[in-house]
Amino acid sequence: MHVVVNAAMSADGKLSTREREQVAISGPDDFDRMDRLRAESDAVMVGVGTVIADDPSLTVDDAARRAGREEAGDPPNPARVVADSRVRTPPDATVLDDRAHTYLLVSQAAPPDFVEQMEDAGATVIATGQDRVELVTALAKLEGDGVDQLMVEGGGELIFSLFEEGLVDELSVYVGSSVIGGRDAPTLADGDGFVDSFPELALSDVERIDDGVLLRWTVA
Ligand SMILES: NC(=O)C1=CN([C@@H]2O[C@H](COP(=O)(O)OP(=O)(O)OC[C@H]3O[C@@H](n4cnc5c(N)ncnc54)[C@H](OP(=O)(O)O)[C@@H]3O)[C@@H](O)[C@H]2O)C=CC1
Ligand SMILES: Nc1nc(O)c(N)c(N[C@@H]2O[C@H](COP(=O)(O)O)[C@@H](O)[C@H]2O)n1
Repeated sequence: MHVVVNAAMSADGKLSTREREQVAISGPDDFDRMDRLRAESDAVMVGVGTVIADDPSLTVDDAARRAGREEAGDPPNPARVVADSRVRTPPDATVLDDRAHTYLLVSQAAPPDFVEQMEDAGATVIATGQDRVELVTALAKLEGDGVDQLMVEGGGELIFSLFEEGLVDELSVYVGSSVIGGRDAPTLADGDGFVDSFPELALSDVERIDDGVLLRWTVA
C-alpha cells in the first residue's frame, strides 16, 4: 500500500482554529489538486475528530473525474475510511451516505450496538486494537480489500499516529497565506509528539499554487 498524507496548514502550521472549525486554507487551484488526488486514490482516510468537526463528504467533486474512474472499472468515488475507536461517528454523518463505500476502523472497545448501527448504515467495520485502532493491522486489512493507494487528509492526531507507526510514504502540505494561531489549534502532527527520534523526510518538490506554496516530501 502507498500512503499519501495531504493537508493544508496556515503559515503558522495550524490545520484549523482553536475551536476546531474548518477553515478554507487552500485556494481554488489547491482544492482542485486535492480533488484530483482523491480521484487517483482507492480510499480517502480521516480520523473521527475530522468527521465530527467538518462532516466531510470525502468524495470527488469533478464529474469528469468520477466518470473517468467508472470508465476504468472503479466506483465513481474512492472508499472512505474513518479511524474511530469507539464509534463516535454520528449516524447522520455525510461519510455514511451512499455516494461511496465507507470503512469504519474501530477497536475492541467499540460498543456492539454502535457497531451494528454503522453496519446497518452500510459501512464495513474493521476492528483492531484493544482501546484504540491499531493502524498497522487495520491498513493491512484495507490492502487485502484492494486499497493500494490511500490518501490521508487528517487531522493532526491521525497524521501523528501514522508517522509514529512508520506508515506514511509521502507528505504533501499546502501552506496558505494566513495566520490562525492558538496553542490548542490542531497542527499537522499532534499526538504525543516525538522527543528523540524524528521521521526523516526528503523534499521532492516545491510549487507555488494560488497564494501559497505546496511542499512535497517522501518519507525516508
Ligand atoms: N487543513 C486541513 O488540511 C485539515 C484540517 N482538519 C482539521 O483538523 C481538525 C481535526 O483534527 P483532530 O482533532 O486531530 O482529529 P483527527 O481527525 O486526527 O481524529 C483524531 C481521532 O481519531 C481517532 N483515532 C482512532 N484511532 C487512532 C489512532 N490510532 N491514532 C490517532 N487517532 C485515532 C481518535 O478518536 P478515538 O480515540 O475516539 O478513536 C482521535 O481522537 C478539525 O479542526 C479539522 O477541521 C482535518 C483534516 C484536514
Ligand atoms: N486540502 C485541504 N485544504 C483545506 O483548506 C482544507 N480545509 C482541507 N480540509 C479537508 O477537506 C475535508 C472537507 O472536504 P469535503 O469537500 O467536505 O469532502 C475536510 O474534512 C478536511 O479533511 N483540505
